[in-house]
Amino acid sequence: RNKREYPPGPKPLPIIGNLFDVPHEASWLRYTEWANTYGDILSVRLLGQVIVIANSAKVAKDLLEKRAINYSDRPSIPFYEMMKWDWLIATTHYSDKWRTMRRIVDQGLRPKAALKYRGLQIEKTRAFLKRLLSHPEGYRDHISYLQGDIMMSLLYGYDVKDPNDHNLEIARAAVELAAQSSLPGAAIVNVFSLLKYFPGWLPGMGFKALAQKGHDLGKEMVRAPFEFVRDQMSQGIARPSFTFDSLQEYEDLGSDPDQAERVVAGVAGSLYISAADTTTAEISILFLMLATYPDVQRKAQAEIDVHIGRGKMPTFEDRPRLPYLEAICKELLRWKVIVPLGFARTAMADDVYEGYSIPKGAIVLANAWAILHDPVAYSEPESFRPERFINPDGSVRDDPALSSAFGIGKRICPGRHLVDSNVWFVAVSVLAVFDVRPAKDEYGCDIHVAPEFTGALVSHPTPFKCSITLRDGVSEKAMFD
Ligand code: HEM
Repeated sequence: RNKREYPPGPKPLPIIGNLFDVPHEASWLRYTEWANTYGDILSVRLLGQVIVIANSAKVAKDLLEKRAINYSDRPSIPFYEMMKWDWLIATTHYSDKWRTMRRIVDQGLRPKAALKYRGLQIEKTRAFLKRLLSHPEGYRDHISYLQGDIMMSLLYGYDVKDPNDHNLEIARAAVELAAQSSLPGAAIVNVFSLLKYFPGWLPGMGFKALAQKGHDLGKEMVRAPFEFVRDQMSQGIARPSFTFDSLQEYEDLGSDPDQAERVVAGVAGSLYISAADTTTAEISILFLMLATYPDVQRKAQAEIDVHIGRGKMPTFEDRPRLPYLEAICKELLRWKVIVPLGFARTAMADDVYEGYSIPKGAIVLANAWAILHDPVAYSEPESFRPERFINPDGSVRDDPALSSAFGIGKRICPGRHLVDSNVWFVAVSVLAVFDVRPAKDEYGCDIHVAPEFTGALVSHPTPFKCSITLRDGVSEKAMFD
């Protein structure tokens, strides 16, 4: 094959290709930089693997949406195969199995179905506010607990009792392990897949023990909360939940009577894995923004005071009256894209795009960071400016490119409607009752918050201190009533 047929990119070395050109962390920033030299579609090679990067909304759409039939598969990830997480939708090959899983998920999380989860979102978010009030310094733990609490309730009708709850602990450990598996220790087997056949006692084979741990954790996190629902159902006291509703609806999945249960249990576990870490990252970014953009905070609070009233607790009915807050939520998605390269796709057959060859098996990444930081579409893309989403008449500007934060085409994130209502409700609630500011040092001066991010699959802000206090004119009573 003539190498020059592939989309342009930095010159690869023999065998290792561009191994030294592509950074281990935050590679999306390098790909975005390279777009200036190579254009909206570029490619790199890593140990013989061709990786194609779509740096503009047009290229990403042309490939992943218009040619979805060729680009909806995921690459095999040896570490996940070793963990036997065959219930995880995000890594399932484009197949009938994936279509069945996706049908259940899309049905359970469609915007209309998501409406019925509002009650629990309100209840859990208000409990979160109380935890913030009593222990503001632990805000990061409270954010992560809130997401675990919401997802356990939504998926299983299960109320988390405390931060040491068994189901929550197991799920948290599984999520951490899933994140860890994109780091170098586990990634070695993803690069040299034959290593999985080497004995575990050899140096550098630590990933084998990690994969076994992942297998056990995954099995337990799928099993335990599902058993809870089965048990509640047999007693006739199960609460409506994603699992309960799906079991009722999909009793007939295949001829094997246990089939429906297995699929639904796996799908629910899958949703937990995909939801908790991502939404936690998004809400942490909200706090980062509030601590670093005091003017945005003041403007949003002024809007809330006028349309809801100072000291009153917001509800979902208030949403249409708060365009500035709506713009904040859009800008949060754009400003620090938390899954900057989406989840990898793979070409199922040889293809030609704009004269370039994309070979079967090539990995294709949509660089949502580059799309949402294009300085032509978003002036000063590094600045947090909700105003960019406000029309001159004060209404909120729709921006179709924004959905690239959730991926493109058939495998677009099915949780996006839930994220939308979750993040909005947390944002309006926090802004209504708290002031979030940088923490003070021993001399009473603001401790500078320097936004930094982790560089793995899901990009989180690194820990920073902030002060969270009740706003003037807001009483604790309003929050507890
Ligand atoms: C701010 C929060 C979130 C962000 C930014 C996000 C982003 C993404 C992205 C970029 C993808 C890859 C899509 C693609 O390949 O084109 C994805 C897939 C997925 N997301 Fe999310 N997500 C978030 C929250 C959630 C939530 C709350 C859920 C579940 C309730 C969820 C469930 C999933 C699932 C199941 C997939 C795999 C879909 C498939 O492969 O068919 N996500 N998400």
